[in-house]
Amino acid sequence: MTKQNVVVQEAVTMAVPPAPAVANSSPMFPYPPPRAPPGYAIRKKLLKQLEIGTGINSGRISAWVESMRASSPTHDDGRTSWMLEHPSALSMFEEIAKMSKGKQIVMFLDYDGTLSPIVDDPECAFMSDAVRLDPLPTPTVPSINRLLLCSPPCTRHYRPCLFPSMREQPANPSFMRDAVRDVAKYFPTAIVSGRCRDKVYSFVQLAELYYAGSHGMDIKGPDTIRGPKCIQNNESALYQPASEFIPMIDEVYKALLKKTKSIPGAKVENNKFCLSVHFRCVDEKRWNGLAEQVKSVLREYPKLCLTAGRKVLEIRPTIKWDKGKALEFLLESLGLANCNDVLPVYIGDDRTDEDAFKVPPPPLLHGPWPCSEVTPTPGGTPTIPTSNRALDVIIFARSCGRGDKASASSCRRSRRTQTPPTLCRSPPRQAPSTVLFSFELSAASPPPPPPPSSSSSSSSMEDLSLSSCLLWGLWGLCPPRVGPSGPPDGASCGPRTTRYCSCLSVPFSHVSFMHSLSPSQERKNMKSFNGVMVTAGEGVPAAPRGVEEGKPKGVNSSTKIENSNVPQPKRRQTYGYEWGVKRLQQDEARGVYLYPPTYQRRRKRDLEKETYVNFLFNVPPHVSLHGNDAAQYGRIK
Ligand SMILES: O=P(O)(O)OC[C@H]1O[C@H](O[C@H]2O[C@H](CO)[C@@H](O)[C@H](O)[C@H]2O)[C@H](O)[C@@H](O)[C@@H]1O
Repeated sequence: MTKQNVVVQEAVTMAVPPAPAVANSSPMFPYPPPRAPPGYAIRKKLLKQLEIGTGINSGRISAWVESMRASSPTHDDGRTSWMLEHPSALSMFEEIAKMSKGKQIVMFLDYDGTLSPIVDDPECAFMSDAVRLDPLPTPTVPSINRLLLCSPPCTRHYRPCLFPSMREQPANPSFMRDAVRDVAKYFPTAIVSGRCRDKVYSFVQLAELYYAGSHGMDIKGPDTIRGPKCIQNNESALYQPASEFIPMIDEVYKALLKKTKSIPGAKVENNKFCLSVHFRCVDEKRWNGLAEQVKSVLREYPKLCLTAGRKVLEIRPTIKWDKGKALEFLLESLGLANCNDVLPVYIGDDRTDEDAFKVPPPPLLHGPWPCSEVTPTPGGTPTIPTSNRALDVIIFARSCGRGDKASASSCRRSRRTQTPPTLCRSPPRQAPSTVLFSFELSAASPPPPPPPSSSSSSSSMEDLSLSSCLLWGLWGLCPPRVGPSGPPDGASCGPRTTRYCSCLSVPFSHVSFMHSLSPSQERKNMKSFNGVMVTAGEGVPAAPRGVEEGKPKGVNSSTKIENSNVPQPKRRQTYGYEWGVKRLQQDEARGVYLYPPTYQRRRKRDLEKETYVNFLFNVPPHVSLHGNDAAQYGRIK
């Protein structure tokens, strides 16, 4: 862990409300818990509905409940295909290690569902030892084979082959903690949770981490940090942007306790700057009633708003602060904002984590399977394999830290010579310039392409590094081989080079992640490139064989275009990666087509069938992308 001299510019100490607690706990939780019907596919629609309303008064109760239900689908809903599309970060270990070389990784970890399994009783969400492996179906990517084939499926032992020290690592309650501790030795590491900070600290128990509790509204640095403005009594840095809400939150907490006490299984959790009303152990038939009660209390508090999570409604101040802001703030505080050599990595599983995924440019990592829920096991112990992806990433980061120790420590050394970082109130104006990458790679891909030719010249596509390829996506650039018409200007390849292209056909296996560009990049690219349509179905010229319209599925809301000036379709849908892979399997479709927005203006009638996303290519240099008809569709950046 980098020990930063974090100081407090403006710190506020407030009394912690007496013992943040889960109340109304019914002595017996119904088990198995109420199961939600498959609802993931409707999540987007519900989100849309919820976004229309600005507060509790404008949101329909049934929409809130449905949204919450959709956030908590049962274990099997789409999990297999999700796993297929999101193999372990470790499967790309070498590539990613290469990309992160010389960069300062900063780890951000969500708690519930990421480091801990989802359980009925929020008081018992201890750090996970359930490192259960999932049988990944037919991996075809060589590195995945290498990593996973020797892993017995569904074992409680960690996969044994990559790191000798982990060979046959037995299930161990502190395994996740050890892994996090180890990562924190090398990289600044923060836990970002909806929980009360004290509570999450009591679960994690690692003093060397940063903790951002209450959805980032309560940030504290490690106990060891010192600085001129640190709070005298504990010498810790503290930032609480919503401190004036504590009395109100406390009042609402009491009101909610009263209102909900007659509803069996209902629990209200005081997270200091926000509250959670738990539905998990409430009979689903009573969910609407409970939500009504919540709403009736909140009517009196227009300064509070409601969000839906995993079988939980969360009440928080309407201030513009969330996990994304906390991430930006921490980077700033660490003196790592606006640094090209910083690689923030965020792992989270819930909707509130999407705020962090949206920070431009997004720190990246997909979390573990986002929606798995309690899986009853024959022995009656609920175990949830949510954490294996998180652990993969942690292990990856740890290995990067070990492997690249020299560079990490030199990075730390150079940071020590800089102006001491400040834990200050204002969030950074500009996001750090981060190389984005994804840990996802479809296992259900076409056969791996041949290895790159060793005779490639330095100006050729083959010589571009993976990160350069990623930058094509990031900068909206096209590779030099853009099909029959080719780039009209014949410009040389590489990041920041203007390219001309119309649409690209990208093999599914290599479209690794879709996300928004940062506002500054968007501004820069606005006129010529802002968002790419992944289109499918009728009306699309030369649509890839087998590609049809699919149902939106499994796509993180970070796929939405933010701040876009591109006219948006009335009904915006996202066709997920999951859909793509499905079609790939069924119809041997070769990929998706990515279109610049100019295409949108041409084919208005197709708008409803098209999806607008920005994207990040994860295209190995030796994979050719095909574009067509540059003149027709205009210039991309
Ligand atoms: O941001 P997070 O760290 O993910 O916290 C979000 C909420 O997590 C907790 O609730 C969730 O986990 C519980 C324990 O597994 C589970 O019973 C509940 O249904 C989930 O919603 C926590 O209790 C909440 O206060 C957090 O807001």
